[in-house]
Amino acid sequence: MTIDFSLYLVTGRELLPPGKEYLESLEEALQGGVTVVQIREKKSDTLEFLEIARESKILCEKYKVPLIINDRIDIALAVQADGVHLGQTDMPVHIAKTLLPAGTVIGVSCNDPDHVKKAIEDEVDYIGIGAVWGTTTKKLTSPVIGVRGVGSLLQALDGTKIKAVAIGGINSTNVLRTLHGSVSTSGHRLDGIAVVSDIVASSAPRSAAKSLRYSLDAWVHHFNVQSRVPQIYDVETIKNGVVELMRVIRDKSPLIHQITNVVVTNQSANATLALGASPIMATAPEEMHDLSRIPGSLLINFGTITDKGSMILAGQYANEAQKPIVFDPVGVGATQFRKTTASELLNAWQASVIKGNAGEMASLANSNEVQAKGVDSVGPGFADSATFIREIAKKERCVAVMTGPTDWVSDGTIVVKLENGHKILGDITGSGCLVGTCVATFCAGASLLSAAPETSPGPELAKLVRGNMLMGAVGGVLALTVAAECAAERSDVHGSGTFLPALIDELYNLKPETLLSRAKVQVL
Ligand SMILES: Cc1ncc(COP(=O)(O)OP(=O)(O)O)c(N)n1
Ligand SMILES: Cc1nc(C(=O)O)sc1CCOP(=O)(O)O
Ligand SMILES: [Mg+2]
Repeated sequence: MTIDFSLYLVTGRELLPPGKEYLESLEEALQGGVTVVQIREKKSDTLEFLEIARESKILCEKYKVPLIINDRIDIALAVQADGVHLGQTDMPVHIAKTLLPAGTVIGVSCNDPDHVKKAIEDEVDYIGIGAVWGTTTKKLTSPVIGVRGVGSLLQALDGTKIKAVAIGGINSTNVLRTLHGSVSTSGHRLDGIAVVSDIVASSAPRSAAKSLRYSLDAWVHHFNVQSRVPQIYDVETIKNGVVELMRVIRDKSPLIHQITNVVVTNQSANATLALGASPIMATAPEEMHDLSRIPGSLLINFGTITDKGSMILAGQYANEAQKPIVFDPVGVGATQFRKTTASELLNAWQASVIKGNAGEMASLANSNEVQAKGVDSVGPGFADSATFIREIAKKERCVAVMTGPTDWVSDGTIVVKLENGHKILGDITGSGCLVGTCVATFCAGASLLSAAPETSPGPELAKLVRGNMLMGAVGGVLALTVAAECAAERSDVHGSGTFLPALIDELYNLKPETLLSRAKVQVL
């Protein structure tokens, strides 16, 4: 039996709103586009469960939707259900198979790689991966795995025909994040989402189902469209693209919303102004939505994590508004709290660019090759930085920037190696944070170029740079590091105290010809 797992309803009579009959709600959900129904009765006696299953089967047959029974093999046999769903503490699959007719669909719950490995050995038909988000519908016995955790479990299914649905706290506000964020490095995607309360607890289950259906259909289309024509990058094109971004930034002065740390707020705002953009360092949750609707970009720098709620909100609104998000997980390797917070943020929204030093990026990738000490990276760095930066970009499904004596940028396919800068950058506080600010500014330029009139020199260049976060990241790194070289060479710079104002000056006075002549760029 070929099943469409895309919108998998799991019932829960205890959640029905007052006055909503079970069968009425189920039929509305089926009319709204539910494609699989699982009867989950955790508190019913056998006879009641049997009656519910029988009545549900009649409805599901009317809408030609398969019926799955949760936990209970006997009930499934009694109503000739299409399948059963078994958890890690339910009847083992190999025993269930001896009791069920051949061809019965069998699904199992998975929330760690060993579960998936066993499901493959047992040759199940699908797995339910959860819980992705927090939920009160079921008492969880394992930590929430988050959307990025789903992707790593999906990867284990590569090469099998086993389908996968995500479950746990999925609703219309996070369904797109769930679908987009749950893709594995290898590109393995979910086959659907399983939902209880977003539909069952609704007084309008048909529209609740339709809303989820709409997002699912939009998502499938997104994946089915012809993937972007592979970009051809050469050094001159990259440099000219960065110059084009410098023009757009000064022309459009995008709003760069920066939730950043108290140490660098002032210098980050001044660097933004120096580039020609408009900074706002707002942190109140009440203003996150309004700010997300103003063209520009968002920088989340969690050097001092005091506004986590605003960081989550701002990122979710920026995703909705399709605005670039640059994430700077400052000192992410320093404490478990920072690692957990970074994971929470990246589960909540999709970053466009993640930027960090080698120690921070190693921590995000759970690599021990490079150690972090506080906010600094210690040791010689990665033996193969190009491969590392490409892989973390693929894993996080965004552009990755790794700063250091050499700066590395990748979109998961190409790698750009940048060798500008000056060691005095290490003598001022927040030079890495300034890179994040410049990257966010150039990413805003790239996003605005898509709205800019076709005045750009060479439509081919505009087509490459338009909405291109790799170009934004390279531009931001180059602007800061080339300006740093110019500042360090000035006769009025005698140490870190005179270097910082000179750096802002050089950003302010950065000319295309300076960047074109100085930029040391390699495309790998
Ligand atoms: C699609 C889907 N995924 C997971 C579950 C959870 O099943 P289980 O772990 O057996 O827990 P209970 O649902 O029995 O409480 C599911 N039911 N459906
Ligand atoms: C039934 C179930 N199984 C889960 C798992 O993680 O295996 S979470 C869950 C409840 C999902 O309900 P809601 O959509 O209301 O959050
Ligand atoms: Mg169970």
